[in-house]
Amino acid sequence: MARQPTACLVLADGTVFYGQGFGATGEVVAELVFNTAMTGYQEIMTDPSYASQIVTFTFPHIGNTGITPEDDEAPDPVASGIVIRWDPTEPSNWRASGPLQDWMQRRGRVGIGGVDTRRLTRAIRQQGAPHVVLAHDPDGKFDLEAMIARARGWKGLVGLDLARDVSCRQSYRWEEGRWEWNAGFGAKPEGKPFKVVALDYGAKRNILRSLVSHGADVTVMPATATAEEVLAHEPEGVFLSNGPGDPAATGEYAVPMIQELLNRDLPIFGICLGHQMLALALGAKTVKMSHGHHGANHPVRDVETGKVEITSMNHGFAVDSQTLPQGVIETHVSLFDGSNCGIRVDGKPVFSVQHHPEASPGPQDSTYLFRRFVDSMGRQRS
Ligand SMILES: NC(=O)CC[C@H](N)C(=O)O
Repeated sequence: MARQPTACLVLADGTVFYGQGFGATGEVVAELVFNTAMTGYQEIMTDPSYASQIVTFTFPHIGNTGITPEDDEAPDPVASGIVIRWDPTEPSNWRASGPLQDWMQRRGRVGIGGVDTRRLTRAIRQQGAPHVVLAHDPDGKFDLEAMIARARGWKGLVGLDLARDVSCRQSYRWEEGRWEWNAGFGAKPEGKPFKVVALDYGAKRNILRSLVSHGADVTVMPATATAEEVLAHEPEGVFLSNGPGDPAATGEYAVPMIQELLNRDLPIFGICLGHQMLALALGAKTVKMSHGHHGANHPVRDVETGKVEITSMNHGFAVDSQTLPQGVIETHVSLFDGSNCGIRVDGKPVFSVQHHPEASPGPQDSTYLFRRFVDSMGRQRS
């Protein structure tokens, strides 16, 4: 006998998907995206870049590795909710401390299982990431008209500044990450670690860990830190983190701050939102993509070496390569759609990428970018 639905997902065009609720009860409005990664649902849900988004996992077995506190990319899940094919799979992993659904319930995140995620993914591809409302009610009572109206009334991510909200409130020193861990990727830098200020627009922990493991001494600073405050730390390099929302909405604080830093001869490295904001600071423009890139198998070509790297991706905005000013060179492109995936400033130690060299989850083909950042600080030091 069919089970009575206890959750429902309503798209702004009026399409309704019923299923079984898990995690917290209640209702959320968000942008709906799909992620094709086969592992790493916990890292994805705790990636602060997913604020105000609900993630549909195309991989059907979600829950099989349970929840492992060490795998959090931020203290709490940030994605507003998740959509999965089946009920959450029972955890079977020696590292797990408990099941996915208990954690989601404790942390106030809504889930729906039993959804035809192939059909839903096709709808996302056709419509572009839709605005949706997801509701979980154990009594199965849903006011569909009100839900559709709420989805239609939501303004969406364009123009929305979320980086400030998810950023740390105060500066702190990041301690985790072993220098030796990465020995296979290159020689340990000589001398003491490089002083790096990492601006936190919603930074994933594995980025901070990767910086440390490549030889950086990392001070994390809030998104609204001024150039003066950053320079007061006498950094040898500045890192611009990933983060949620529209990069153009950070035009009041992050973009002008980065422009001030660009007047110095300071190595700068940006990832994802950091990449987009650096491009804006250099005079380029960003655009909203149709359904974005979210997965752990996205091929990217390094334009300068011709090498292809398989990357982890999570973005819904992109740098418009047509708008890159003179002196800013496109270094990487997506082999899925040709969109921009990297830039560097000619003659300056300043570069950034759209994809995620820290993986978590995903392949580690792009780890060399951390080395590149450290090497540029090494050249500056000598
Ligand atoms: N992972 C990120 O940093 C995402 C950047 C930006 N919020 C986007 O969706 O494109």
